[in-house]
Amino acid sequence: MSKVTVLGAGAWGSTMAQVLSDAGNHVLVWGRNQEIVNEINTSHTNRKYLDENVLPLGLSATTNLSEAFEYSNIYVLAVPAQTLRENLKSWKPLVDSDATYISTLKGIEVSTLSRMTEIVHEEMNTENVALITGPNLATELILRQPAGAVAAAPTKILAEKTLKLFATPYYRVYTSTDVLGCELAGAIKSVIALAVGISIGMGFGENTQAMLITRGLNEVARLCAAHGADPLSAAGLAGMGDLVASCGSPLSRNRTFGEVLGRSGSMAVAREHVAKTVEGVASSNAVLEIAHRVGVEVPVIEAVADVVAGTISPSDALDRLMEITTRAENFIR
Ligand SMILES: NC(=O)c1ccc[n+]([C@@H]2O[C@H](COP(=O)([O-])OP(=O)(O)OC[C@H]3O[C@@H](n4cnc5c(N)ncnc54)[C@H](O)[C@@H]3O)[C@@H](O)[C@H]2O)c1
Ligand SMILES: O=P(O)(O)OC[C@H](O)CO
Repeated sequence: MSKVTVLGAGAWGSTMAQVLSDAGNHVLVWGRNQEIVNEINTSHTNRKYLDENVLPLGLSATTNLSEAFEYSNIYVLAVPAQTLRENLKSWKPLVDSDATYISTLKGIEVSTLSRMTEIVHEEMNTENVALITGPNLATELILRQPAGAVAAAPTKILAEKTLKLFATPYYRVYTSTDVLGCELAGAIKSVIALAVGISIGMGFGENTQAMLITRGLNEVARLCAAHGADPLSAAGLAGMGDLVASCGSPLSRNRTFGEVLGRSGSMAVAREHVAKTVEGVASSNAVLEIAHRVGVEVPVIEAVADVVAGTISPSDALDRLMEITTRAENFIR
């Protein structure tokens, strides 16, 4: 049993806090919104993000950063990817120098093309950084529906420590030392879920979705291989698992955003409809640039990045994808 601080009181921070609490840890959640923090402490709910679900009664929350960082030296990060660096900079004077950081984020920083664990390395000057990722929709996991995840860390010891922190009878956590592959897979699936959503919004069915998911998986594997990560991470929970969950579920915010975008053709309408963190929107162009840097073709990701940027319509993007000359269907090329 450990003491753990969860940083972020949105859908995922609150869900991770419940899992950690169910796993026997003492948990304090930090959030910046006083009303939400009060609600967690008094009625044990977070209605804005998690409807009427009742959180564990032992779970408490604070807006006070000093309290949050004094509480423990295990910090679970659950803020949006694009704010992580500025958050870490402002938290740095308060953190324990021996702290362990566990990222739960699925995005790429637009301004630097950094992965989330890279940002923690850079800003906090530590190697003690793990991540937990996989097919985990908050709205299902908060109901304690059975789910699996992968805890990835640079060392087996840290990956095992992360597994032990999170594992519960309903949350099966596997380990990996392929941080790069698992983290890239998590960021890319957000983009592929947008692509699938767009196709649904345009009125297409399962064949189109299956093609996008499978070719998207291929893009994950090729990007992993080109970066020296294990391409087989693409076939695990972080890759295929998360593609299945996010692309297959109307609960995915990325897929839902894509659906509205595909139907309306308007980013503004989609933003209004899904006013929560949609990592694939910010990250699509960053993932594309990462791919271009290593010379990997990623046509599905490129189509999404162009639609999000407004340089091509959803239907022209799909036409473009369908016109690409097909080749042998190798998993990694
Ligand atoms: N929701 C899920 O099902 C799920 C599952 C796995 C991973 N994730 C990942 O978790 C991360 C967070 O997503 P979420 O679902 O909790 O999003 P959310 O929109 O539900 O909540 C985001 C939280 O971050 C806070 N926030 C926004 N800007 C901030 C800032 N500048 N500084 C500090 N806090 C800020 C918000 O107030 C809110 O509490 C994302 O990277 C997402 O990919 C989400
Ligand atoms: O709602 P999404 O699209 O951010 O997906 C949530 C989780 O990442 C699914 O594993």
